[in-house]
Amino acid sequence: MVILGTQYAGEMKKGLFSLMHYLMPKREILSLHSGCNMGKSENVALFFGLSGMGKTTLSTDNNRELIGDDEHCWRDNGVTNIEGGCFAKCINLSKEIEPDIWNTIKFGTVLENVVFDEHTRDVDFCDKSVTENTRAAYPIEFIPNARIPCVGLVRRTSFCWLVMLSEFCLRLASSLWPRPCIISSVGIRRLSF
Ligand SMILES: Nc1ncnc2c1ncn2[C@@H]1O[C@H](COP(=O)(O)OP(=O)(O)O)[C@@H](O)[C@H]1O
Ligand SMILES: C=C(OP(=O)(O)O)C(=O)O
Repeated sequence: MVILGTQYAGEMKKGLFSLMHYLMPKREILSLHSGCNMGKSENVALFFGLSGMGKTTLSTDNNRELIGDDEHCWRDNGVTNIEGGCFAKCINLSKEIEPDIWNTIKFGTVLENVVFDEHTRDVDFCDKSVTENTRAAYPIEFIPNARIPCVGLVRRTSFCWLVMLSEFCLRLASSLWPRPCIISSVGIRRLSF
């Protein structure tokens, strides 16, 4: 695979991911654009959603083991992460709200499109003058409760679709059974209308 003329490191991971979409189904493995983590009772959660919906933020949960933030393979006996690291959005990143991601900002992490002070090297995570799509690429080991190797057995899997929904859509979805748990970019709501 050759990538030319890009100004975005995401092209590299998405390029390889496209190859996986071609190769994996031939082996009866499903490649998924999802985050993934696992609870103490080995219940695996997969987080699906468009860019910016919260796959990285919500799969990096210090009460659960992180399997991966973005690209997975799913087969009969389990889920595996395709990547060796994470690619987090870091616009408005703060220590208080996302401490685990904040703590990855150290030697070994590549920051992309962020604005920083050339003398102090302090990064202004609120500055979107280059783009709002600022990123931090870090090895998954930088997250303290990452699951290494990044594999989860599929005993009980929850599927979470991360969407931006109006109140009307939430009410509509709440009529579904089994009752879904809807996570939106403004928070988590277990439907109980
Ligand atoms: N309640 C929330 N849940 C998830 N993300 C949130 C929430 N509030 C704000 N955010 C922000 O939304 C963005 C979600 O981005 P990210 O997790 O990288 O999405 P994805 O991995 O799906 O592309 C982050 O910048 C995060 O700080
Ligand atoms: C890297 C990407 O995926 P995500 O935003 O879902 O992390 C992207 O869409 O460029």
